[in-house]
Amino acid sequence: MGDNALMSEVLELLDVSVVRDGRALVDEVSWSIKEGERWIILGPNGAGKTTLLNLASSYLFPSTGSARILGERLGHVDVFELRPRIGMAGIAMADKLPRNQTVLQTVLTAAYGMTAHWLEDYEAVDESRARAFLDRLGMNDYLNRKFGTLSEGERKRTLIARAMMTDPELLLLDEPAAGLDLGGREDLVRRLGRLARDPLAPSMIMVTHHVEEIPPGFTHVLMIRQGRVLTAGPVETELTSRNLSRCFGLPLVVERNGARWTAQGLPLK
Ligand SMILES: Nc1ncnc2c1ncn2[C@@H]1O[C@H](COP(=O)(O)OP(=O)(O)OP(=O)(O)O)[C@@H](O)[C@H]1O
Repeated sequence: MGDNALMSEVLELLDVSVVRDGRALVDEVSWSIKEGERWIILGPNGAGKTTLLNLASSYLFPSTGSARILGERLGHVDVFELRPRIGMAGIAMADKLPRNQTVLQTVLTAAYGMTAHWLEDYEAVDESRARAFLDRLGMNDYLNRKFGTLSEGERKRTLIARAMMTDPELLLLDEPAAGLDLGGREDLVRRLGRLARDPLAPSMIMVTHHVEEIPPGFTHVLMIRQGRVLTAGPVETELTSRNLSRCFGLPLVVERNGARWTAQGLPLK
């Protein structure tokens, strides 16, 4: 059986630990994602959420255990062939992008696996794709704006368009709504909800601190605390007051409102 035989598994972590300075940042995590699933990772600060995304993007290797991404086992595959199949939109990427490049250039360079170097001969088809992704994310009026002059919300929407450019099979979103105002958050959640419900869109994993940011159409949730998975499964069954309270370490009440979620702490006695 070749590595590609397991293609319907988008991600499979088996007893994965990542150890730094004698401490497990993620601790014996087993987690499997199938094609078409849209996952939320929830957990408090320092829980290991970004470490999980870094594993899923092949930028980090397990210290022990095994990780398979898009059918390929980490350590047995050339990561430079694997990485273009994975789109990553996170603030760490924003720091690598030139501030004086336009929004359109910032998205277009992704098609060539680059962060900078504007070439004169980008193909028209790539430019029209970049424009279409920016349009879907409401960035039409900003195509010629310098990336470095964008607000946080505009920058995040640009990074998502950029991550879509390579037509990834797996899209990773690291706190896409963090720092946005109410309108910006709601606008982004709606756009991500539309993407999540698009059957042609890639499998997705989104890290967030807030259940209010879970876009409609996300199907599964993983909760992590101190490097250990508390629960992983369908949103309907796992996103409960009990699980969320255990995850964040205080009594919380989760409510579902249509396709959206809210959570609040119980008042102090
Ligand atoms: N290279 C490293 N060496 C040592 N410790 C690290 C390293 N990278 C991360 N950590 C620690 O590992 C833990 C998990 O980090 P991670 O960034 O995955 O958490 P997180 O859940 O994404 O947190 P946040 O919500 O604050 O972004 C944290 O305590 C962090 O300080």
